[in-house]
Amino acid sequence: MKDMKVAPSLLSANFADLKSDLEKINQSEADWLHLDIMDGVFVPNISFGFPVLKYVAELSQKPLDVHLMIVQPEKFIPEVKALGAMMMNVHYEACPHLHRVIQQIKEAGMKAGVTLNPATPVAMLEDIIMDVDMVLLMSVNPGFGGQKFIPNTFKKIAQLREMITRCQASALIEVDGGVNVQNAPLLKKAGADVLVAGSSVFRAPDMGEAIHQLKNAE
Ligand SMILES: O=C(CO)[C@@H](O)[C@H](O)COP(=O)(O)O
Ligand SMILES: [Fe+2]
Repeated sequence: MKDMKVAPSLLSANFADLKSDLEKINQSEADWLHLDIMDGVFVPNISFGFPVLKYVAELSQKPLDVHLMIVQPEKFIPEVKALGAMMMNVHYEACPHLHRVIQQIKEAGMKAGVTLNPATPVAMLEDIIMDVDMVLLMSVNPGFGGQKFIPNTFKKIAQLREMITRCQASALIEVDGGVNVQNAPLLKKAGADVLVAGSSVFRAPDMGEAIHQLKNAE
């Protein structure tokens, strides 16, 4: 079986003691660190911004997987690049000129991901799948951690895997929202490559063990 990547989502960390949580992530088997940026417009919540993330980026030893839940995300390509981000994910629903935004992210030297809300069909990616490094499927409505996984995501993973295979594309499939040790084996079986996990990691009694279990989901 292929290796499952795990990206803990900092949104569920203890913001009063971010340094200690980041050290635990650094010492864990986590592959990436997932950073959720919200603007209170595209989603009904505000998380953290670039002044905070500057310090997070300095402390993190994991590649940064940045998930922008904001309108006009292309305006912040330089800021995301300045963090040293490995991957910049923008929402399909926030980008009327998605092809241009994907090119701009790549020109800035980052990998480019496109994110779909739960109600957006996978078929909308037919004409961009060859250009993206990753598709991030939201398995909850974006804006908050700790929500319940939407089971329709399994069907979307399978549809996306079929599209990637048919088009001979190389995009990774990342799943974000309500991911835990119970559904991780099913997500892997359905075709996911990367699991984002917030509350199931940061609220676990042993963060390192929770990450280990997600990575080894069978
Ligand atoms: O993008 C988001 C939420 O909008 C996520 O990355 C959450 O942070 C995942 O948290 P859990 O659902 O795993 O608690
Ligand atoms: Fe996210």
